[in-house]
Amino acid sequence: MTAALPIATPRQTWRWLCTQLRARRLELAFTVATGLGAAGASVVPVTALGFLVDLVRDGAASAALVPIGLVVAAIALLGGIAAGATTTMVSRLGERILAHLREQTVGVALRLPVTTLDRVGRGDLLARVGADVAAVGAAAAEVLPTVISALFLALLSVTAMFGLDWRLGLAGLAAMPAYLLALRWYLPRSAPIYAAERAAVGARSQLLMESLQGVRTVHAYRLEGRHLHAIDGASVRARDLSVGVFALFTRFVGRINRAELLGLATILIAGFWFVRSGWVTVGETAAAAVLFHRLFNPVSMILFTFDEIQAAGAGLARLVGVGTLPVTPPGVRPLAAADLTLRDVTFEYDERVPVLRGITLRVAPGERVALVGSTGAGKTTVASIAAGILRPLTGTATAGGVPVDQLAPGIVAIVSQETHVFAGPLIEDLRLARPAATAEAAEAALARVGALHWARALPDGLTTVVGEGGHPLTAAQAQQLALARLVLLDPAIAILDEATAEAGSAGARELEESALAATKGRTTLLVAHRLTQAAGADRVVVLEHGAVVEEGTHDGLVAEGGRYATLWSAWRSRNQPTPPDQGAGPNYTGRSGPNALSTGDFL
Ligand SMILES: Nc1ncnc2c1ncn2[C@@H]1O[C@H](COP(=O)(O)OP(=O)(O)OP(=O)(O)O)[C@@H](O)[C@H]1O
Repeated sequence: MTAALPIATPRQTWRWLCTQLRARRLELAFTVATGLGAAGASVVPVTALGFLVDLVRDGAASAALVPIGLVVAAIALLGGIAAGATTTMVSRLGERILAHLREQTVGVALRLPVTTLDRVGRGDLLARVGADVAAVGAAAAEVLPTVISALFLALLSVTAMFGLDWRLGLAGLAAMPAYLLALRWYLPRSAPIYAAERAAVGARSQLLMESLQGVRTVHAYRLEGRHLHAIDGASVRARDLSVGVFALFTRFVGRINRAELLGLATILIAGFWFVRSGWVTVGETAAAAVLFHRLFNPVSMILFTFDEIQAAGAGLARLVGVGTLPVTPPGVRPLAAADLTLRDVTFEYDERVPVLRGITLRVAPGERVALVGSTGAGKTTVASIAAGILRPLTGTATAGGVPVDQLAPGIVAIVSQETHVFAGPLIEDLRLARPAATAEAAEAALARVGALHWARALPDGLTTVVGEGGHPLTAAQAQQLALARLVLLDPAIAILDEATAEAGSAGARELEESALAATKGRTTLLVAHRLTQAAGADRVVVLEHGAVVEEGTHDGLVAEGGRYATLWSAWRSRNQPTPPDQGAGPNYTGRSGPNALSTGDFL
């Protein structure tokens, strides 16, 4: 069961937006100035029109009209330039703020503790940095410039109407209640339906993601039908909500049209009466009517883009919401001594289901300790806590007395079961561990783990593009690549939780040698998936049901005849020498795992 990612409240979203605008106040002031200039320039011709009507009505010579025409043309030209500048400025401002938001969201996502990510689900997060950023981006690039220009135009048009005559201004405002009523009807209905639509899209992404990630399991258990049914259901919900949004919007348009009719009719009827009473001229009334008619476009623009603004607002709240999640601050403390100690560590993924119960273990500097135990005993959890990826519920995980999650990067590194091959040249994949590493250093690291021969044999050698869409690597090769990264990073403490079983028996033996070479001289905690790994370690710790049940050297524990001795004899009888296989394992193009987000370096 996953909890939802938080959504920022309107107040939090506004505060965030205001902070962003304050940080760019010069740009904002310039944008407002050009916007007002453009709106003013487009109001002038209309008021000049009223003046022309009165001049013609009073029988002025046609030569008297020419200077007015020239002034109007010049102002229109300036207005055009100002309008273009405003559009560019607004969209640039919007894009910059959005770029900042995207970086902030991805930054937070990458620093989220693994447990948080597991809890909230990756699909929703992807929907936020994908669909929501797209919705906010479209609003910033297209809707926002239009709306800002429309707002300025509406403001200056109303001011100009009052400037012609306050009674005409008031007549124009008669439509205001109708507009407000339309908005009052629309907004409370649209906000939840837009939020529900975005949530439905997020839920559909989550389902698609889960089905694609677990595609092997889906095939294995023939769950295709059930998954398709669930995805169908989520798609239908998203579609129905989209149709509902459209139906609501159509009804809203009808209400806006009524408000426009009411406003124009009021100006014309009241204007007729005002002219007869001698309060205003025909020209002024004509100008007021044209000004009001010209408001149709900007007001409609503002109201009709409300849906997009609301969608963008909902998206913005979802993106800002990600920023409210607590992230793991990067550690900075140096290492005093390379010993690794877990003291009285307890842990649970789900409340009330204890996974680790008071684990205490110490790995001395340079010592190699193997963790063994049956499936689900808690080995990977111990390794993750030792690497600082998971935080103990109670108890401590320290290295040289410093909590492991407070150590500077590069001191503790973990090679996990789910090594990721990032798309790109193989050498760049290696350099993730040490970006400044020379080609020679990278080759030396590959040689140390016994991977140089196959890396050189790739179509383009070390520059071969590997990972998603690139040259496929076997599981064993991906693991060796991770071990070579470990060598390149050169951490004092190494945690190994590799999936040697995936590599076939010969491949597994080769990987064991690679791991031995990579961890030589380092304090090493090794999750032994094959007991030969334990046999080669300095010490063995046996874990069962989240507790340490035995501890000692391989020979000592075998001689004791306890739990480890039973595991060892069972392992021996299952793993009599077999003819060497190719050790190729399944094709491996990289799986995403929790390894993107860690305190200890994940290799
Ligand atoms: N992300 C998770 N969410 C909930 N429960 C989990 C999670 N990861 C592991 N567990 C549970 O915690 C317990 C210990 O798991 P862990 O992976 O640490 O065991 P393990 O000894 O490494 O097993 P294996 O040898 O199969 O890898 C298991 O019962 C497992 O189902």
